[in-house]
Amino acid sequence: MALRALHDLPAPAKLNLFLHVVGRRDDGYHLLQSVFVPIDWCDTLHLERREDGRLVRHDLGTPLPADDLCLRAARALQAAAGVSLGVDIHIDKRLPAGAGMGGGSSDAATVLLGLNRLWGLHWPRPRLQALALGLGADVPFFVGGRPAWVEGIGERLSPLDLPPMRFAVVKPPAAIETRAIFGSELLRRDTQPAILASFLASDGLQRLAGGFGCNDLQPAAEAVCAEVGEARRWLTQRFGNARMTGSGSAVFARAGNDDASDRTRGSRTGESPAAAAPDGPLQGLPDGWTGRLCRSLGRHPLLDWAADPPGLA
Ligand SMILES: C[C@@](CO)(OP(=O)(O)O)[C@H](O)COP(=O)(O)OP(=O)(O)OC[C@H]1O[C@@H](n2ccc(N)nc2=O)[C@H](O)[C@@H]1O
Ligand SMILES: Nc1ncnc2c1ncn2[C@@H]1O[C@H](COP(=O)(O)OP(=O)(O)O)[C@@H](O)[C@H]1O
Repeated sequence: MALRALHDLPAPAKLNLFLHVVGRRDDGYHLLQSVFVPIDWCDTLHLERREDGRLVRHDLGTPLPADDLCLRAARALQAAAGVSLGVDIHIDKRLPAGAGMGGGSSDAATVLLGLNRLWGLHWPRPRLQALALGLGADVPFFVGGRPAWVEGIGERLSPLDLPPMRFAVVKPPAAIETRAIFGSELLRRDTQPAILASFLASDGLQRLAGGFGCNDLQPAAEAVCAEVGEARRWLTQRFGNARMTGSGSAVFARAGNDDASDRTRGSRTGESPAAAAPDGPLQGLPDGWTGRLCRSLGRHPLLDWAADPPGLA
């Protein structure tokens, strides 16, 4: 029997553990190297099938732009698949926008994965990812559904088996437009590319955990938005490390590994209360800031809603 609705679909945010700009394409897009990790700070979507072909969005929380990425994703898939069905998309927007956390891109990916199921399309993952790239450079990663080493403008993905990690993530009030940061004169675009195989062979995963690399977009973001530097200092004081994600303005710090010993560590060692705090909202943030203690996700909760070609699963 055909599905009528899919409820409580998560759209997780991502963090860029490092982000290097290694070149620029002729069309102006920048060539990146980065490790992207999904985290458990999410928007929630509900999809209800429509027989009349219309695509309608209903905002349950913070209002979104009229023709947002959810609608653009649904429209692109409807046209490419030649389906006459439509959808009501109900979205509870929880992720801060203009944060570098990929919220809009993740919403688009959740719509693609959800409609793949709701409309009974059974598209394989690479076909969805090719469509996703037309919606934004970050969208193929979320359709990919695993922590990944990311190259090109975001379309070349190599899944990584990372250990579970915890992060403190802080978003100051200011939002940053991605385009503005990539256009900055302060941006260095010539970081030496690493080779994934050599990186992994030389204890790369451990170097990642120890804070490998940097975010090349950070100096440009701190120059246009002082709050990025303030957030970095706030987190560094409490966790001893902090770095911007994507094009900002959110900043994150490693808050230990996600294992049982780590969850009790703070009380035993006298570590800062923030580092020992349970998951959920961070305490003591300046007015207007949002922040949470988050866990990395080893896989997107909807990963299985697109099939991998044999050999890639
Ligand atoms: C910087 C990153 C890193 O994860 O994340 P965010 O900060 O946006 O989350 C992404 O590469 C962003 O991806 P996304 O947000 O999907 O970007 P898009 O909508 O495709 O592009 C917005 C604009 O940014 C610039 N852009 C984007 C990606 C890229 N590799 N080079 C660019 O020069 C282009 O000017 C483009 O017009
Ligand atoms: N579903 C959506 N959620 C959030 N922002 C969206 C969405 N659709 C379109 N946008 C637009 O994309 C911009 C960037 O959004 P977002 O993906 O949250 O940030 P970032 O690219 O910094 O991670 C927003 O300012 C908004 O104008």
